[in-house]
Amino acid sequence: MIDLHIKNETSKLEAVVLGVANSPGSVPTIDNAYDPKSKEFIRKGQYPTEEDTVREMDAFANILTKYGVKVYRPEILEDLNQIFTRDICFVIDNMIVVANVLKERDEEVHAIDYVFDQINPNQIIEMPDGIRAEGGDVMPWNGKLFIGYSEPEDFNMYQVSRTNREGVDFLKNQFPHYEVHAFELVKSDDDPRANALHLDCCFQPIGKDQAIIFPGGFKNQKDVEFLRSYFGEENIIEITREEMYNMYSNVFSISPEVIVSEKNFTRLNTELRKRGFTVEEVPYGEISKQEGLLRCSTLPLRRTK
Ligand SMILES: NC(=O)NCCC[C@H](N)C(=O)O
Repeated sequence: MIDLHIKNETSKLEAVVLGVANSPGSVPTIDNAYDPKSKEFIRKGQYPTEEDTVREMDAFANILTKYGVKVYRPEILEDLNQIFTRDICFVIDNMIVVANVLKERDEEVHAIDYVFDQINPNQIIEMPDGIRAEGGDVMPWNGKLFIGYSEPEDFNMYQVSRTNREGVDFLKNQFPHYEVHAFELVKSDDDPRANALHLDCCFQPIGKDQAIIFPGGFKNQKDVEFLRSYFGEENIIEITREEMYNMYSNVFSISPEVIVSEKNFTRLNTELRKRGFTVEEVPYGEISKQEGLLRCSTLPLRRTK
């Protein structure tokens, strides 16, 4: 049986599901793509190939294994993009929530049925119909639960709005001991520089008490002010719009000390090292063209207690 335990984003990682890039099917049409950055690279004729994305995920898997993490991979389903495992489920405490995701992505979860078979059924929560939340929007942080979401005027308008008010309320009810902080995100189906696809595309806690943040990803600046005062100005690495577009906030913590990052994130990697972090660099530039990066590719099951 698999023990589940997630209280935050950074405690030492013990077990994780890492997506797979094999057999993604043909290049999507613009109409079949569901995020603006994929659309941009489809238009340019530069959508990433299976060969390149598999190579990038192998490099990431090698780092996780090097740190002794138990890595599960989804079964490969034919003609399906399965890189971004983060969104299909998420673990809070010792419970795994099966997310209600965008309908274009609802097949992905079946590829980890073999993982569910090793989890106590009492620890599995299914979300009722109409309640929507994707794992990229959900972050437990030592008693606080940060959630990115959209109110109806945006949720009903944008394909990139993936968590609704009902999703926030559902998580509040399921995890009543958490202090929930829900942040409305800025959305665009057409402009990847004006879109925070998930909370982890504009914000992520790192270390023990620090965070990476792109303030422009938050619809309400009072939320940015709350995060600034909660973490403290000196504990925040603020990134630019261009850096958000490159997915700087979507690095991945193996522990409070070790962060996996993209090899071309020069400014961020230098800043992280200056702050004492060990930075493990991987090539992930092709996968970033699908508007997701390292955190998006992982579904952490257990971090140390
Ligand atoms: N947590 C994340 O931000 N996941 C990235 C998902 C990217 C994928 N192209 C999507 O639009 O769902």
